[in-house]
Amino acid sequence: MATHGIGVRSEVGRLRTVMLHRPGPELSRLTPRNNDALLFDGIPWVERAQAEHDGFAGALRSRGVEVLYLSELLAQALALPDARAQVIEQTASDLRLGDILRGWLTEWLGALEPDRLARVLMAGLRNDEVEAPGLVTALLAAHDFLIDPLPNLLFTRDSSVWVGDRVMITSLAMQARRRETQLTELIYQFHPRFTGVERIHGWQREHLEGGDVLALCDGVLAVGVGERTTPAGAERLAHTVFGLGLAHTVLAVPIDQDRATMHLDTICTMVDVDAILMYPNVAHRLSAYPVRPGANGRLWIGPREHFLDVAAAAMGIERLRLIDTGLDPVTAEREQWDDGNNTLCVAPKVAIAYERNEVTNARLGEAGIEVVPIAGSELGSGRGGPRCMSCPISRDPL
Ligand SMILES: NC(=O)NCCC[C@H](N)C(=O)O
Repeated sequence: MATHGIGVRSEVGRLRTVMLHRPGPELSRLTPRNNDALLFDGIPWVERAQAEHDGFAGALRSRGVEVLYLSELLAQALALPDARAQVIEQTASDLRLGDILRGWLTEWLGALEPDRLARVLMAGLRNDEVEAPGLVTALLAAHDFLIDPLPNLLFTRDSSVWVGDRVMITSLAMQARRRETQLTELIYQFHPRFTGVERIHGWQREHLEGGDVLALCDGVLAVGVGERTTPAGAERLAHTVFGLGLAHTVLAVPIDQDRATMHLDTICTMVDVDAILMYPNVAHRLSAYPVRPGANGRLWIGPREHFLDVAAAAMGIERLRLIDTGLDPVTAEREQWDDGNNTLCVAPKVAIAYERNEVTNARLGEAGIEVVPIAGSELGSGRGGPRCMSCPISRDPL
């Protein structure tokens, strides 16, 4: 595909193309024993989660958005021998396997059709699903995984992020998610749709997750620094985007190191060119360090100031309007937990949001934002809303 029109320079420009992942068999791997390690707060009802996700995709399509599915892009990319060889080598390199199992798995995976290979890479592989030789498989329990499942693929936001017309492959902080970027990297590297797109690397060590990166406007990125993105990840981001001329300011935003606020987009999302929806319990204290290119390739780092002020100054607007989500701190806390602040704009003033967050959505309506409600009772058990579940690939410039 020609790369014309591809790329993302804001949170709110009309959304043209987005990558989603319809949850599949990887969700059926969740049990009460592994759900914490796999970063889910419960055991989702898979069919209902799929129906809810279809509702999300339907809402996007009804607004003229092209929906690409990660699983389809992956299977299509895996038709190429080089792509297969790369991902099989990466998957088999897991030190827990040992040489005998590694050799066996390499051959076994190599014989799978692209669709089936994609499915195994996403859903993982249990010891009792194959008859693999060696001491390792003998000692492992029947239900242990030889290849871990990736239930958080649902949250396509985190494993890659577009900055302008380039795509960054991120570096996920949690063990349960690390392998996701092997799959997103493979898609962007091999799928013909992305031929010619420049990939940004350099995240192999410093953690940076897409949910922490907000494009406040063309040239201004905010990056949350907390449970997932490290200070070094934020520094690397700033150096990289300045070096490539993709931004003139990065706002480094310290956030609490909590599960409830794992990413910046769990506490705030843009809903208009000059409006941001924000969890009121943090709104008064959210601050940021403005970072700009400095002399001799160094970074200029300004004083820490209130987020809304420093963001408006960087964006060159008088005021960044705050829409907060309820005066009652308990209601606000409940709805923040259920991803009330995690909205996805399909255009300025038009945001997809979980229907269950009624107070938050009413606030948005009062502020002139059209809310496109979607169901998310099962999807939400992974702790992520419409923004987390989407990776915009193309938005119109503002
Ligand atoms: N951007 C986001 O906030 N993504 C949500 C990720 C949820 C996932 N269960 C995780 O813990 O990483």
